[in-house]
Amino acid sequence: MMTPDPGRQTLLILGASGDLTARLLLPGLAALLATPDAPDLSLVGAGMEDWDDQRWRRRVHDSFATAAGGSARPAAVADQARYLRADVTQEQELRRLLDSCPGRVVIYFALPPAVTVAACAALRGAELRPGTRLVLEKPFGTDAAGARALNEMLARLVPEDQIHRVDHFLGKSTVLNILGLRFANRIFEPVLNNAHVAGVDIVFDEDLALEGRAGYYDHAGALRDMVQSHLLQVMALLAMEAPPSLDARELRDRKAEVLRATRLWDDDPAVTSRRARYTAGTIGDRRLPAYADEPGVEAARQTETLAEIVLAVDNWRWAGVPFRLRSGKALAGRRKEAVVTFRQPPHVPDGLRGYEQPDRLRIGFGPDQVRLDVNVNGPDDPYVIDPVTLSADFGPGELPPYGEVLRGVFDGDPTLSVRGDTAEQCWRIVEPVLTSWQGGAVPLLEYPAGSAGPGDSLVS
Ligand SMILES: NC(=O)C1=CN([C@@H]2O[C@H](COP(=O)(O)OP(=O)(O)OC[C@H]3O[C@@H](n4cnc5c(N)ncnc54)[C@H](OP(=O)(O)O)[C@@H]3O)[C@@H](O)[C@H]2O)C=CC1
Ligand SMILES: O=C1O[C@H](COP(=O)(O)O)[C@@H](O)[C@H](O)[C@H]1O
Repeated sequence: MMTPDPGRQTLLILGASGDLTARLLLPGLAALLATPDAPDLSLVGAGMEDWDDQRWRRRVHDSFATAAGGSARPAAVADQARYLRADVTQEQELRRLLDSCPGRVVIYFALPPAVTVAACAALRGAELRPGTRLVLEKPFGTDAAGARALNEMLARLVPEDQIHRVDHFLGKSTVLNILGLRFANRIFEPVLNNAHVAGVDIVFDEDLALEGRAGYYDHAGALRDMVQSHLLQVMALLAMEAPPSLDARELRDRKAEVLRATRLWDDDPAVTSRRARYTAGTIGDRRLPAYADEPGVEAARQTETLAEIVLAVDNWRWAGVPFRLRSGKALAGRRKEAVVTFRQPPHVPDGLRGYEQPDRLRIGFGPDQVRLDVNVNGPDDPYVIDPVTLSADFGPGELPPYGEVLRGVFDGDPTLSVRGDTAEQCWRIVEPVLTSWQGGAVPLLEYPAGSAGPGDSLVS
């Protein structure tokens, strides 16, 4: 077995021709490579497409161009990138790939979840070099049992600290800024509890539709694609107790703790979950077909493109406060934010008129900003309440989300990756909903693409 040169790493991307690789992973890598402390890296792409090095290098250059700035380093890595055609579910082909990778190997599974599982199973026969890191995309498995089995399989391959379960929302600067907002001042944290909060909404409405991703998305749907993964991670950061440090163990322990306390509100999916699918419509100047008519979609699978669930957190801080999570595709507008809605003040003094809407703290995930809608006296009649909005921009952060998570991977820092037990907890939380939807207990509603989604949303 080759002993890795500790300074040299190869990023081996399985699924090199895919959407994730082109649109997010390679631009994130370019941004990271353009930083002064970038790792010494070789890049190898692998996939089923009959590409050669030149074709792959063009793909890498194109994707890098969207993010590399003026730095020469990403271009140098792209010039040396190599491509190997391989079915990554075959042990022999994986061996061939690994043999061609110099130094420490970081294997990135940019693959549909079921192919990732098959590739991990095949890796059991291919001897992994010491220090090999495995990077897995969300959704991690396709259900709780699958996630557990995948965790067991991975544990036989490498130690847990060499497994990075990527959730790129954890690399979004605003998501990380939740930590500073909550724990670096005395303003918000004292009121983030059931004495003061009426409810929390975490919403990720996209105007993007399927975008040619039927091969993956039609097997996933909005609940698995967004809610079970990204939105639960955001919720964990919003609801967890204060960690003593941002050390990986402390942070991940706090997230795991609050997710263990989380369950479906009233334990009744028929009342506290909703699913829907878009029909034909128009977004801006784009005419979209119905989801069911998109190429590659099997309509009978009844995959939802919009999901909503309401959760309860069974602990002292949050008992009685609903957490409403929603994500949908092909919607009229983008709404990407977490909103904390506060209870009414215990008593607004008689004579102060016009309290109409509650105070709200809004954390925007694009644009990256924080806003506080707060009731105060108005500019005119001082006895009439007028809400004002205090706002601040967070800015986009030093690196894009994939640059941030890749930095953690290359540095061997698991802070921004999802721990195995947490991945299983996230499935446990949504499992009653999946079961109920499969059994047909919750109707699949419809909404025209370009609309606000079906009426009577569970979120506010
Ligand atoms: N796209 C996105 O916006 C995001 C995606 N993700 C995650 O990334 C993962 C991949 O998604 P995405 O890139 O969209 O999916 P795609 O379908 O676009 O890409 C999957 C890639 O895997 C390749 N592949 C499939 N089977 C094999 C095989 N047996 N051997 C080798 N290569 C294979 C495909 O090649 P071929 O096409 O030739 O079959 C394709 O290049 C998913 O888990 C998704 O959740 C996460 C965040 C965002
Ligand atoms: O993981 C995913 O995220 C994107 C949304 O994230 P963004 O950072 O690109 O806004 C979503 O469109 C996609 O369906 C999902 O797989």
